[in-house]
Amino acid sequence: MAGTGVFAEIVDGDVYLYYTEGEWKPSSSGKNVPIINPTTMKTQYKVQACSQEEVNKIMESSKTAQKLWAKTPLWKRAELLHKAAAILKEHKAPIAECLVKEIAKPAKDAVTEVVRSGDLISYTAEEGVRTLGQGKFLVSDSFPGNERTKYCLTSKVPLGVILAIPPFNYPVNLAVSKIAPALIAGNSIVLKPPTQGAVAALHMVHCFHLAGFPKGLISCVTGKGSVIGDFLTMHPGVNCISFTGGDTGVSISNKAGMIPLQMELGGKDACIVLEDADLDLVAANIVKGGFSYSGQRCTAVKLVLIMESIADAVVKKVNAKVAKLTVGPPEDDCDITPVVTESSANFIEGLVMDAKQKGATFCQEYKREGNLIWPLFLDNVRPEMRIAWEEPFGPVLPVIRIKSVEEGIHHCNASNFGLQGCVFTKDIAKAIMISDAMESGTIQINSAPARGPDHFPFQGFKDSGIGSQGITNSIEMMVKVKSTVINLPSPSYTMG
Ligand SMILES: NC(=O)C1=CN([C@@H]2O[C@H](COP(=O)(O)OP(=O)(O)OC[C@H]3O[C@@H](n4cnc5c(N)ncnc54)[C@H](OP(=O)(O)O)[C@@H]3O)[C@@H](O)[C@H]2O)C=CC1
Ligand SMILES: O=C(O)[C@H](O)COP(=O)(O)O
Repeated sequence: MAGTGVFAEIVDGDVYLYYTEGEWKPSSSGKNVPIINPTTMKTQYKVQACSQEEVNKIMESSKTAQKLWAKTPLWKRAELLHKAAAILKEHKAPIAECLVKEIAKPAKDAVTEVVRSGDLISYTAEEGVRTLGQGKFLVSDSFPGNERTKYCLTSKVPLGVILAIPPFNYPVNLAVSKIAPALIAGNSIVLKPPTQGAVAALHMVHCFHLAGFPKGLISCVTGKGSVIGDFLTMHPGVNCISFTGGDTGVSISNKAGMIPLQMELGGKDACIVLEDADLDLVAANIVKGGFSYSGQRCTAVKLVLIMESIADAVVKKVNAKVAKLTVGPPEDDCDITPVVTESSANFIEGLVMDAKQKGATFCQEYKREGNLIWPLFLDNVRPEMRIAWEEPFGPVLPVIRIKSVEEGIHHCNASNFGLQGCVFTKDIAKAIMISDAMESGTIQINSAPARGPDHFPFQGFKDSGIGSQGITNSIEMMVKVKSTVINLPSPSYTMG
């Protein structure tokens, strides 16, 4: 059970503690932040509202701990990460319980998130040992005018203190996807978890604590992003920010100083369906891609663009599947569960009402109880409707009927987002042409968008992000290249 057994020390009474210098502490602010259960709409947990002074102290201890960690052998760093992964998986049940209560993630998916996170940590440890164990050796005489008098040795060195800010929808997985690469690369980490999902993240951090990482290397600051966020992201002690979330990422980018940024932001992932597609495959992917975790995935299918001639058939198949989705509490492992907050539900409702007023065809009746919104497929959506462009982050999926592939590509490229997209056709050559034309970070051919497997590159174009994630790319992003040049008194050629 959450907050009991090995996790008993992370909570004091009914308020969870924050993590600093290897210890769980209450904030001197004396204030806490309630976490509202999306299903009951009542306070489920409370976390500390950390103060600016506490952040200052954390930044200092992070810096000190990082200097020592950078001198820890790679194999040793990897060993500790493997240990943390095993502990995390061992305690998947209480962590999954938090995900169910804090973010209404269906019970099975909650367990999957924790197990996937353990696997991600282990893979990162392996990958880091390989990639960081190699550098480059260059000789000077390949550049005009030079003799071979200079040997250049390059290696990868840590950036320093990494600030990790994940979103509510994967508070464990999108936290470890930042923490593990940072640590294997010799950095320290300051985690600011999302408020909804903070308690799951605190449990995850305790697994790293139990694995025996040095004091101060990992810190976890809780508090509302709107209160503590700017202070954290603009803190001079931060050497890199890895952020996943919404528009907040754009304002962080505008304010951050000269430090590397990794940003994974929103998306309006489109699904283009051509006439020759396997329509059963299409329907299965639209429903899974559009409605899993109630559409609260950045990679969810958020717009379907179907060629007019097959649109009726696809809509019919999708509706038949939507009718079978179970709707209810996450504890019952329903397909559709309450969305994360009331304001999120209100936002989604606003998009639905706008579409209704402007004449979209409702394939199902719109139904909402509290934060629970029944799945809704909206046909005959037109570009003047907000839902054609905005991201509902909920179980509402619009369809635009198109007359040509070019019309579909044009719509995708007119979006300010460019995270992922997908195209369904049996003509692979055509699919590749469409992929090339779409201005998005990843295009899936004959499958719905997805981030995983977690070692694949994952990136957004335009307002969907900066840089690339995925295990290997994240490790590379969290190091800088250092060169040492050996200057020889006379040219030296091997086997001359
Ligand atoms: N591309 C991707 O990989 C993903 C993108 N997203 C996008 O994120 C959005 C939904 O997620 P959501 O969690 O609500 O996103 P938000 O951008 O609201 O929050 C993300 C994180 O930022 C924190 N935060 C809020 N304000 C600030 C601030 N001023 N400075 C620093 N940090 C801050 C939040 O903390 P707090 O919770 O305390 O407010 C949270 O930890 C959607 O738009 C979705 O598309 C989501 C998942 C993945
Ligand atoms: O934040 C998100 O929503 C994820 O990065 C998407 O991950 P998924 O494709 O594995 O659900």
